Amino acid sequence: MNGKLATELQELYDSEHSKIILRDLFAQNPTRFSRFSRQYNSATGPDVTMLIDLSKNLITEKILATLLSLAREAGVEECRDKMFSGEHINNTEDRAVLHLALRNFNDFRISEHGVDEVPAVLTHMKEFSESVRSGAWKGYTGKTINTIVNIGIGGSDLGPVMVTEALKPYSKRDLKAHFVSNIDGTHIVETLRECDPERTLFIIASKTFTTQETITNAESARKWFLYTAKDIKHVAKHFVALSTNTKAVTAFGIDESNMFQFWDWVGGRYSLWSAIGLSICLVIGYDNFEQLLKGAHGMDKHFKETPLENNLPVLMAAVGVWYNDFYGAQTLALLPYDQYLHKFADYFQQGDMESNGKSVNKEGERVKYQTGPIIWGAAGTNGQHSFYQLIHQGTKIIPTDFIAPTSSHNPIEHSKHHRILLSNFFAQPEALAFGKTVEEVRKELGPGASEIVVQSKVFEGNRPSTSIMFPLLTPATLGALIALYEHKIFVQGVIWGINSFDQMGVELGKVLAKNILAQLEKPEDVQGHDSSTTGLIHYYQKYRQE
Ligand SMILES: O=P(O)(O)OC[C@H]1O[C@H](O)[C@H](O)[C@@H](O)[C@@H]1O
Repeated sequence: MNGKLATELQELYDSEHSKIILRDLFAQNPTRFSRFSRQYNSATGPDVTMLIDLSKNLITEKILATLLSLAREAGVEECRDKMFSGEHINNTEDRAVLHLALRNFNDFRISEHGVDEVPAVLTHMKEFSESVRSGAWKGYTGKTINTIVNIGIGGSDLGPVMVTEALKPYSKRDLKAHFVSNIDGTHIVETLRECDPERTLFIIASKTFTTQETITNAESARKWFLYTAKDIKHVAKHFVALSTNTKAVTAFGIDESNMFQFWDWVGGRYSLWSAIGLSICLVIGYDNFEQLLKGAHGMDKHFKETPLENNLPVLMAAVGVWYNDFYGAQTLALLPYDQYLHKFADYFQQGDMESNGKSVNKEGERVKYQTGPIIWGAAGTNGQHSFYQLIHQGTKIIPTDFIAPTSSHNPIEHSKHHRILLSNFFAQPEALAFGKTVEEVRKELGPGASEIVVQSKVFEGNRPSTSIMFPLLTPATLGALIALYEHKIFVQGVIWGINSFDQMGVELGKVLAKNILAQLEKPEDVQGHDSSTTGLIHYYQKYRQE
């Protein structure tokens, strides 16, 4: 973001932005859609196609070309190649970044410890998930498993939650899946109410196996289980672990043969492709899980081999940088018009904000520009009846990504629901881009209309959006879609010169909480805090009931 091209972009913004009016740009250029949209067709693995339309963004040919030059100047191609070759690009933790090795299927050559163990772990996941799904795996009283409970948080929760929701049409409907993440006892208690200890499998998902929430929830689950099962040896039939930490897993009492391994080069927020995906395998079956991996691999190949001008993650990243660093946009809204993707924004809240929420660059200097955006969103059409008002008429610029399948898994009423859903998916970006002028409002309301009402009904328009479409939300398509966003985040991190693969910002609160936990018993123990924190703890101590 330093350098000649950043300055050039700032000059372009200063001189051009008042002239970048989508109404005019579309009127002047009938080929704007074809110029600024791209069709993705997977070059390997299962067929995946996707249309990405960038034409309703506040860009011109010149701006896009300059943004791509900025990406090139920042070293996106070199950094990408370093990532794919296993260089330790996570510089603060001296680690490789190789989630793409989990979905590689012998295409790219990567030498890093553990990479050659990936197929064996996949085989373990396949065999285990098939035996649970088929009923061959029995609980301690000889009954089959009908419920799984994934206990994990952050990356060890959000990916499996999002994907199992997204691929529900492929799920084994008689296997219930729960996900417990919050340390709030309510989460595990309410979940266990729905479980039968004789038929429940607990999956303890934690890369480090030291995360306070996960270990506490896992211990409570084990206690609940043993209350009925009595004998500790029954734990082996009902608890498995997904982790990089063998020692801590065995110390917890889980047999090493019931542990599914992964490696330090898998970042938590990129771990759904690893053993952390076991709950996904159990829910949708191994073959579908493999399709998910292969769909992602197709996007990896596209990202690795396509020139920047047609490289989808790079194009999306470039457009995002334009809003983030020149228009001053603070957020990006992810708006999937597919109920199955209702956790997509939650998932990429971690994916993007934990990756690019940094203010120090890779050299350890404070950056002088904006980095990662705030990610939020909800499944359409629900958002239209709540927060879209602000996107349409508020004072802030909110770039949006609209995502939809052309066909629904549930085409009820001869696809009437889906047609209505899609009519909204088409209409919203159109309304955002082109708005409604004061003349149009006056004409609509007729003579004598109150000027206050007229002004209130004006839509300024010129609000940017990207639209992404694909035929159907299949496992392979979802894999490609997730990988598209992962690589977009990577590219933006490179442009901003930051390390997208550590998460030091989550540590301070954890340390303070540990200190406070030890002081909660007695008021006189509460030491070393500001008056606000002390006051809040004292209030708790006065009114708590245990
Ligand atoms: O998988 P775990 O080691 O339990 O970590 C779970 C999560 O907690 C950490 O605090 C990080 O912020 C996340 O990136 C991580 O996904």
